[in-house]
Amino acid sequence: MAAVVFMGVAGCGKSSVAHAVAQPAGWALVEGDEFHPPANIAKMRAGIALDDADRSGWLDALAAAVAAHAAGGRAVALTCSALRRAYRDRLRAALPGLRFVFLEITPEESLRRVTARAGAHLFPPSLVASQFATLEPPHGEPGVLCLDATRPREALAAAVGDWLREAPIPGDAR
Ligand SMILES: Nc1ncnc2c1ncn2[C@@H]1O[C@H](COP(=O)(O)OP(=O)(O)OP(=O)(O)O)[C@@H](O)[C@H]1O
Ligand SMILES: O=C(O)[C@H](O)[C@@H](O)[C@H](O)[C@H](O)CO
Repeated sequence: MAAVVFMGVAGCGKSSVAHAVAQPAGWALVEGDEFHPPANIAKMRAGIALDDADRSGWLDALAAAVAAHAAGGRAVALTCSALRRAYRDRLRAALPGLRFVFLEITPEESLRRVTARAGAHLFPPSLVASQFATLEPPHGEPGVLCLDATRPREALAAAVGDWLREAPIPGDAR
């Protein structure tokens, strides 16, 4: 069963593209932002970037949620920034065969998108720079597809579908 993380900085389109993949295919969708503890949300709303300790329990909760769907035999998409290699490896350790779709975006485009939705969202534009400072791009890691996040959402979802069909066996991911 496929388990795919849609990763990248704030505003890269994790939720949009994960939904476009998961909804028509009947996959479960785990929205990472819904698993942040209140303290993390308060921090972000206050304009303070999360650190490793803040993200630690959150990553474990996400792994547990994905594992529960997978144990039930259901394919699952997870939206999670997964900015650092250590965060991805933590998820991989809990979920063998896990794959990642990295939605690549420039700081300028991320800031544009996050500013456009500011007020309606917990994540403030002032934190966009910290996302790029923390980001360790997953280029070269196994089981990762890197996509230009400025392509249309449906084109991105189609590219993910093609990739999954080409490498359908968890553990055999590229
Ligand atoms: N491929 C795309 N082309 C143009 N705009 C997009 C695209 N994908 C997402 N957007 C827009 O960018 C904004 C952020 O999208 P989305 O919420 O999916 O990103 P996200 O990575 O899940 O963000 P966050 O993690 O910060 O919640 C939304 O306004 C969305 O409509
Ligand atoms: O690791 C992080 O810093 C957080 O997960 C952020 O990326 C936000 O939650 C998200 O992107 C905004 O909604």
